[in-house]
Amino acid sequence: MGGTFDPIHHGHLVAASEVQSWFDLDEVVFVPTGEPYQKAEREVSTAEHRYLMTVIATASNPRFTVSRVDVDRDGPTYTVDTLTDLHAQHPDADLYFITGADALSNILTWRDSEELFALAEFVGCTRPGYAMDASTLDGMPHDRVTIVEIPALAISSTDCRERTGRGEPVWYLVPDGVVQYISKHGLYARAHLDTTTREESA
Ligand SMILES: Nc1ncnc2c1ncn2[C@@H]1O[C@H](COP(=O)(O)OP(=O)(O)OP(=O)(O)O)[C@@H](O)[C@H]1O
Ligand SMILES: O=C(O)c1ccc[n+]([C@@H]2O[C@H](COP(=O)([O-])O)[C@@H](O)[C@H]2O)c1
Repeated sequence: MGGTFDPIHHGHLVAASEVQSWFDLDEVVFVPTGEPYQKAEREVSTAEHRYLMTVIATASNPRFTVSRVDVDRDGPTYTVDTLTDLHAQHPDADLYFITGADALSNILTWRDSEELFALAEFVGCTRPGYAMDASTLDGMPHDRVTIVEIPALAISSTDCRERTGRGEPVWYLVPDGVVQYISKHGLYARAHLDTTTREESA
């Protein structure tokens, strides 16, 4: 499962757990992005902070691991590189790439999108606020994409950052260790101010 994970939240973890169970996967590898170029218009926490929060959030699940392939690669993060690197590390594994409905609907804009479906099967998880129907899959090879309905959790990293910036709690939206990590490192203290500034100047 690739993501910016700024911060990782229970929506990510439930999606990963459901897909692991649905396909009886041996392992779910969380891959924090190095440089999420499609989020370049906003400030993103350092890759090390996002990587460490992902490690903390996944530590208790024996089937969850975290990969540094995207964090350690220079330049913008492209999933074609992620999957190529993971394939090199696990040459005998069948790879599944887990996404939410919003990310899935953008896949045809991703670099070398025509190659992606040969490298992995894509799993699109339902997500509150993002409709997904047969037309979402237009242009994708239908035998390489599966939609999985997961328990709806209307949680986003954006909302977690903005709540923290306003001094509101994120307990139970993110794992306890991630709440403590955010507090210890003072992450997102300005997130609300940044949003307000953007809205005012729009
Ligand atoms: N609540 C959720 N339910 C299902 N899938 C989710 C949920 N939140 C995120 N995802 C999926 O997890 C992957 C990584 O998401 P990402 O790290 O960008 O989180 P986000 O909450 O969408 O972040 P942001 O609000 O900063 O854009 C994406 O494929 C996204 O669609
Ligand atoms: O390959 C691309 O061009 C591409 C463009 C945008 C997003 N992605 C990947 O999609 C995953 C979710 O990204 P995001 O930005 O929604 O956190 C993550 O693994 C990204 O690297 C990949």
